[in-house]
Order: sequence, then C-alpha cells, then structure tokens
Amino acid sequence: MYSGVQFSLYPMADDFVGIITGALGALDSYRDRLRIETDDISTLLVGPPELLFPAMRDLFVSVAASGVHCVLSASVSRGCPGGEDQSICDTDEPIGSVAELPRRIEAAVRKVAEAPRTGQPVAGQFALYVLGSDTHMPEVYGCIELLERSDVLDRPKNFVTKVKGDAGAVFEALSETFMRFGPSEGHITLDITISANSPSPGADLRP
Ligand SMILES: Cc1ncc(C[n+]2csc(CCO)c2C)c(N)n1
Repeated sequence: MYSGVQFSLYPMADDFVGIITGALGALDSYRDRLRIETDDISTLLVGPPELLFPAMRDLFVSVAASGVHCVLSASVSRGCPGGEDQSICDTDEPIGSVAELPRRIEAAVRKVAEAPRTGQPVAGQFALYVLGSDTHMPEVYGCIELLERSDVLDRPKNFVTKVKGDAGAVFEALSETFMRFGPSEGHITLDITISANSPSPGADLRP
C-alpha cells in the first residue's frame, strides 16, 4: 500500500530559509526508512504509514521549541491508486477497518495515551477524507470519538475538526486516525494544519 505525505513548514521569521533547512535535519534519523524529497513548495515523505507522523512531529517540535510561530500544512495519503515504490511502505501494523469500529477506537485511545509527551503545546485542525466509500461518516465520527477520549478535541468547525494539546498526543491522534479509520485497502487522505506559538489571543494555551 502506497503511503506518504507532502508537507510544508512555514516559520514566521526573517530567517525562514535557515529554519526550514535546519528543520529538515530533524528528519535525518528517518532517512534510511523514508524516501524524502524537498522542493520549493513542500517535502515528500514516502514510507511505512506509522513513521510519517513521528517524522513530522520531530521536525515541527524542533522548530516550535525555539519559540517561533510556525505552521505545518500536510496532505497525507494512503492507498492512492497508481503509486509506485510500494515496498518501502510495507508495514506490520493493522491498517484501516480490520476490526469493528469500537475496537479500533479503543486501540487508538490506548496508543495516544502511551505516546511520549513533548512539552510543546500545539493547535491544529484537520479533515479526514475517505474516498470512494459510501460508509465514511461512521469512520469520521469514530475518529472524533478518539480525539475526545484522548483529550485533544478542541471543537468541530465547518469542514474540519479543531484539535489542541501536547504535540506528542496531537500527532499520535492524527497518526492513529490515519492508520485505523477508513477501509484497509481503500484510499484515504488527511488534510492537516498545525500551529505553535501563535500570537493570536487564546491560541496554544498550555494543555
Ligand atoms: C518542510 C518544507 N519543505 C519544503 C518547503 C519549501 N521551501 C520554502 S523555503 C525553503 C528553503 C529554501 O530552499 C523551502 C525548501 C517548506 N516550506 N517546508
């Protein structure tokens, strides 16, 4: 199954080139397991689905820890038809609807509870899109139940769900959403925005 992400980091700082280039160094420990390609718009990660969010978390937290206001925008995809290079995406993890929804939510809640915390608060919003499926809403509501039970749900908004909390919990909840919801063989995508250190009133409150 082809899985990967195109993501961009936007640090609101004069030295954005140095910050982005330095942040990409945080991916070095993943380079043997992920195909990584950077261009002027974004960085591509292709590889096992369980590595995509830890890699983005490490990169994002490495920048956010400096206090700079930064935003990460990501389009994550698995099961995209026609993808080449699938063997690098091999995984032993259970993917998608291999069990009834309540069991998958339980397993995901446990994983988020066990995820290491980073001490870095983040806010974000995302949408889960289950493509080519007429039973997508239970999967979306299941994912929102996971967020609520993991204490990272902020609130629903038009077209997206808002999340907040420690980066460790938020990235793990998004990873679990990617791994456990939607059909096992089908195509799903997540459209994600994560922010840290925003000067907006009420943003990023310590969880
Ligand atoms: C994760 C990530 N990858 C690529 C870019 C695109 N980009 C914008 S400025 C810059 C540095 C100068 O080359 C690069 C690579 C991004 N913003 N974030």
